[in-house]
Amino acid sequence: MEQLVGPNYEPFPFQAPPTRGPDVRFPERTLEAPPPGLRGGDWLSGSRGRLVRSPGRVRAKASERGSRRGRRGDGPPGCCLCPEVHHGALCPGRAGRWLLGQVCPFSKSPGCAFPSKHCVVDGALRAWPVAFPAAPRMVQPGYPAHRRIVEAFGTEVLLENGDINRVALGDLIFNQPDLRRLLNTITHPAIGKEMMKETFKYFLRGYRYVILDVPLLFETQKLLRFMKHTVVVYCDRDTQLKRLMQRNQLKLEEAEARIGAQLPLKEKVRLARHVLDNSGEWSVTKRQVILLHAHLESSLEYLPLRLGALTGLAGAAALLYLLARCLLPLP
Ligand SMILES: CC(C)(COP(=O)(O)OP(=O)(O)OC[C@H]1O[C@@H](n2cnc3c(N)ncnc32)[C@H](O)[C@@H]1O)[C@@H](O)C(=O)NCCC(=O)NCCS
Ligand SMILES: Nc1ncnc2c1ncn2[C@@H]1O[C@H](COP(=O)(O)OP(=O)(O)OP(=O)(O)O)[C@@H](O)[C@H]1O
Repeated sequence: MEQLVGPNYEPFPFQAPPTRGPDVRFPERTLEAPPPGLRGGDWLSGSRGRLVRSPGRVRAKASERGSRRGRRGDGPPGCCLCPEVHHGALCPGRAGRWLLGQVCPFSKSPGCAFPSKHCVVDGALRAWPVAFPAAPRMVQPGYPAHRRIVEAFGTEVLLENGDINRVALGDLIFNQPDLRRLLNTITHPAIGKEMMKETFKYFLRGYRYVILDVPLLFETQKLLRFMKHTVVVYCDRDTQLKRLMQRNQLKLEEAEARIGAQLPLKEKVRLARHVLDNSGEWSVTKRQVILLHAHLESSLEYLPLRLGALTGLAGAAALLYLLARCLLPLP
């Protein structure tokens, strides 16, 4: 296997394991069931609604939990994104939002996998956030980006029901760099804005970090300066090609064109702060995710921003109070 090294690469394992939750040194031991006294539902986050951080802290509303995870406390926890139970298996194609606090983008090449999407953490991680995939939503009918895509590429890139014909648009943009750039100029501002909005919402709700799924993070560099941690999900090229061809039903050339539309993965590995190697079994990836999560959860990097925001808020409130006292007549 290729060696994952680079100037910014921080090898696993990270720091000391957290004092609560699963033992990150032996994650397998805690995957099967929550510890005594904890019910399945307490371990997982939902794709909508509030996310569960840990027992006794932020809990999802019971109604939200029930609607997505099946019966609560029923043996092992359900998948974080659907009511089924996955023991390290895949949760195909479902994605939701990620918990937030400090921004931590994931970048990966096509087919390398964004672990949350597949519930790598199924029940082992209590605070693992859920990815926020802004892109597919932003190109749905009714959104400005959809209208601009039709203006730029014509109605040939539409299906009968008005949705974007992904195959047709993909054929165009992955074979013609100019058209790809055109599409990027249409979609990226809208996607970026939506991501920032979501991030801010979670910041206000007190989450410690946010994970953004940004395929072109290093290529565009636009978001990099806001990011404290960058994570690349890696897999070797053969596996990547195989998975992508299988998932999208692509021919070899088509898959290669998609991979070629981004920076080489080795280059991304060099630029990233953390690397998750997903070349092998899910269980191996899962272990890495748990370690990374433990590292981020125990970090205090979110504090300065949080304290700054609180100080600003307190200052503004004091100013308002003083103004009100000066301007309003005393009783
Ligand atoms: C171009 C579209 C129709 C292709 O759809 P399709 O189902 O064939 O492929 P899929 O979405 O699974 O993407 C395959 C791979 O290509 C990558 N990719 C998608 N768009 C781009 C792009 N503009 N540049 C480089 N890579 C891209 C994806 O990250 C993914 O890894 C679709 O990706 C799309 O609607 N893109 C526009 C939204 C967008 O800009 N997405 C985010 C890229 S940053
Ligand atoms: N460790 C793994 N073991 C088996 N299959 C995997 C593994 N990781 C990913 N896959 C499969 O590879 C395919 C690509 O994964 P996924 O869709 O998560 O990639 P991605 O990089 O998020 O995709 P995108 O191209 O949309 O950016 C999926 O079909 C997934 O099931």
